[in-house]
Amino acid sequence: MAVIALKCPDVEVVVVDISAARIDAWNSDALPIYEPGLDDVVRRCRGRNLFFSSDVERHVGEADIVFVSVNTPTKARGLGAGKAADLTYWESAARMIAAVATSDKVVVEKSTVPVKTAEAIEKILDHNGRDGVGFQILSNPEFLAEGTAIRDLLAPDRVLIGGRETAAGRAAVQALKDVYARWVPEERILTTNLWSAELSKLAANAFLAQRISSVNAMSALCEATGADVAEVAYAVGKDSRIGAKFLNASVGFGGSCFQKDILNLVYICECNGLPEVANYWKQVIKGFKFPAIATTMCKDIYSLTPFQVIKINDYQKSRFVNRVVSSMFNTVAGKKIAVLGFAFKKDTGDTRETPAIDVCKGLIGDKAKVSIYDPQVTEDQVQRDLAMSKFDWDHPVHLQPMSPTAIKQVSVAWDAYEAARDAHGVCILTEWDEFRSLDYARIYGGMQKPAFVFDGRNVVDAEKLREIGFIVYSIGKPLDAWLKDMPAVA
Ligand SMILES: NC(=O)C1=CN([C@@H]2O[C@H](COP(=O)(O)OP(=O)(O)OC[C@H]3O[C@@H](n4cnc5c(N)ncnc54)[C@H](O)[C@@H]3O)[C@@H](O)[C@H]2O)C=CC1
Ligand SMILES: O=C(O)[C@H]1O[C@H](OP(=O)(O)OP(=O)(O)OC[C@H]2O[C@@H](n3ccc(=O)[nH]c3=O)[C@H](O)[C@@H]2O)[C@H](O)[C@@H](O)[C@@H]1O
Repeated sequence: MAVIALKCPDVEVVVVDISAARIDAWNSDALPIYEPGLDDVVRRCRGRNLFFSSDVERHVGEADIVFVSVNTPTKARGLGAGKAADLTYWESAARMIAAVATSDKVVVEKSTVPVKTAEAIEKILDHNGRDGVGFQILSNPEFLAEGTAIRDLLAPDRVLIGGRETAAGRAAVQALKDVYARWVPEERILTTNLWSAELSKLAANAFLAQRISSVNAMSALCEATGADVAEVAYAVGKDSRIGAKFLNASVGFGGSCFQKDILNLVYICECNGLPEVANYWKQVIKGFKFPAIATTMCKDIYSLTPFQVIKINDYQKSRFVNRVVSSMFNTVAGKKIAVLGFAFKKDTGDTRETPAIDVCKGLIGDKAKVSIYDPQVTEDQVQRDLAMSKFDWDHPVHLQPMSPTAIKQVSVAWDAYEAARDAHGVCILTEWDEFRSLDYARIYGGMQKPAFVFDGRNVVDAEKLREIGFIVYSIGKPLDAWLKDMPAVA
């Protein structure tokens, strides 16, 4: 919305939220999220044509176009629990729009929603709206990634707008297209029917997550064979049909969207009587059955039972924890482990579904003392994340469970050096640029020996660190002799 305000000075944009605390933060100098370039855009537009308010009804009532970007969590209970999208917030937003609208409105689905949601929303609007007030619903899914949001919004690969194939539907699509056309080249603005637009968003996230799970699955095989996953990914990505982007092996993907959107896709497939399609997508996150032909080899390497169901993304995280524990003589009890990076990726303070949560829980489960440093994540956030139940995070802040009791085995440090002091091992879980250029000799000097670095993001120069004296584990890279004899059994 801030970028629309920046690019369309004649359009008045008002952002409303039921969380008054969030609106207060948007109106302050400390914005509620960290995103490179966002402060500048907000500073330039706020008070000019960009406003933040908790008077939801008034501003929705006055608007011509309403973008609905509320959260769409995974249902925690009831029908479809653990898979289906919970449309509670969407439904209440739609009911509120119907109640306050006194003039025709274009309602834009900006949240990621299950395909066919527009049909349900139309029904709510049409059955609850005032006589004579018309609604057009559009699907305009968002493709930005956190950490690069402003860049992605200023120069998107594409903008996608789906609408009804009627005269009124086409007019609404054109009205929204005119907004984006102020800065996005015409050929990048795609218009489709409603269902294609809704489904394309889930499909795009499923394809992206699948790339990471594929390269992460390869990383395990690289470690077992002496291949280097970076070399494999480079060679594979050079094929222009495959492409080079999004092939970085990691400790696992995190973030608020991939998991929930694929679970949602799986549920939609099941509801449409397509269990084979559901199972196909499940493998990216949920279950992965090793094909019979590969079982013997996998069994030898990882002692897997044939057809054992493995969650590929979860597998990657537990594989990492197991590496840490098995390298340290099979126990981390009472040992200090430094965790560098807690956010789900660099350049964001967002920790939703970050792989660091599962890795830290795994280490704590083995009784390690964990000292965490992340340049953008507070101690309060770390403690909340480690104590929260699955899916609770994806609800408005003021509706989340109250602050839990702090986990004593976890502390938060001011910088990487403090986190690593007296530690037995350092785990790098987010690819923050500053972790590439730390003074590792200084870190080594202050650590217990043997000193380990477990690089979950492949950001350090492993050879240089080995010269200093570290034992280094890098995802999907040829293993140190020390690690070779200690396979990480998931
Ligand atoms: N975070 C991201 O980078 C992307 C998110 N999305 C999608 O956008 C949607 C929102 O995601 P986030 O912004 O990350 O979630 P969020 O949880 O940070 O923000 C949602 C906001 O909606 C507010 N809200 C809930 N119900 C409301 C109502 N009835 N009226 C007014 N405000 C209400 C909440 O208080 C909260 O501040 C999700 O569907 C997500 O899948 C899509 C692409 C990128
Ligand atoms: O629907 C959404 O919310 C968004 O989800 C993702 O964006 P985001 O989750 O913000 O960030 P990504 O850059 O996709 O990273 C997701 C996770 O995958 C990991 N990742 C990414 C790329 C890679 O090569 N390897 C890898 O492990 C990241 O570290 C991170 O943990 C998509 O990239 C966006 O297009 C989409 O709009």
